[in-house]
Amino acid sequence: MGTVVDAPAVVAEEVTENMLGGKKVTAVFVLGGPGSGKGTQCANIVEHFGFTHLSAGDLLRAEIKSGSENGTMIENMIKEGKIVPSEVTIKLLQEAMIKNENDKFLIDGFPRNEENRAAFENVTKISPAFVLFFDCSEKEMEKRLLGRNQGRVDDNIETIKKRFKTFVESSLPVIEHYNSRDKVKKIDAAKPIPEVFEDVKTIFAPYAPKAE
Ligand SMILES: Nc1ncnc2c1ncn2[C@@H]1O[C@H](COP(=O)(O)OP(=O)(O)OP(=O)(O)O)[C@@H](O)[C@H]1O
Ligand SMILES: Nc1ccn([C@@H]2O[C@H](COP(=O)(O)O)[C@@H](O)[C@H]2O)c(=O)n1
Ligand SMILES: [Mg+2]
Repeated sequence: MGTVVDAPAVVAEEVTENMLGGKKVTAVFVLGGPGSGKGTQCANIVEHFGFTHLSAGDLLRAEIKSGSENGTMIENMIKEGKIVPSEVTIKLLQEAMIKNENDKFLIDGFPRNEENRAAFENVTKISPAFVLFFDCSEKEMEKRLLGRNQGRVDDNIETIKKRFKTFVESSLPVIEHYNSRDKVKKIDAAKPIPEVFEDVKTIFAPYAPKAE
């Protein structure tokens, strides 16, 4: 009985065509703790594999700067290491994907919790090709964040501790969700940047631009 009920949902997930604004898109979710190196490696992937990088955190910070009515709420959430309501972040991601001519996207720092994950799937009907997970110890991530020097309001020890807690409590379960569906490709992100990228390159080899 359970099998009969469950089967259609599984089939639907497998055959999903990721259509958005009239184009078929490939989306890779890039996840990992704060300071694990998501943004750094996304920049390398963009250069070598022609993806467009959409960082949910960057989009939220741009929204604050734009003077949006949600700006104060977003800034407060970021300072507290909390996750902004999905409707806000999904709207920003969806607009960015539609506006961009590319059809291959790295979605960095999203989905950050179960609400993000379920709402994105419901609204966009997009499921990720895979989830790239940068695995790194808190000790190493803390060192990196305190040395980042980009003037971020959340790169202070008090907020960093809160971000780690949010990651463990809310984001790791999302990675578990995809892991149980064999969608997670885990990378040892504690290694030096070029070595991490060697591992990333192996994963992205199927997406290498064709030689002319
Ligand atoms: N493998 C690495 N080894 C040492 N330092 C690194 C490594 N990867 C990134 N860094 C440095 O660590 C800092 C954080 O990296 P990055 O901004 O890419 O992390 P992130 O995962 O995007 O963090 P956040 O979630 O806070 O946006 C940067 O200063 C970056 O130069
Ligand atoms: N899906 C998301 C992503 C991010 N946030 C908020 O932005 C902060 C910074 O994100 P980074 O990926 O740049 O580290 C994060 O701590 C959250 O406060 C979010 O709410 N939802
Ligand atoms: Mg980042």
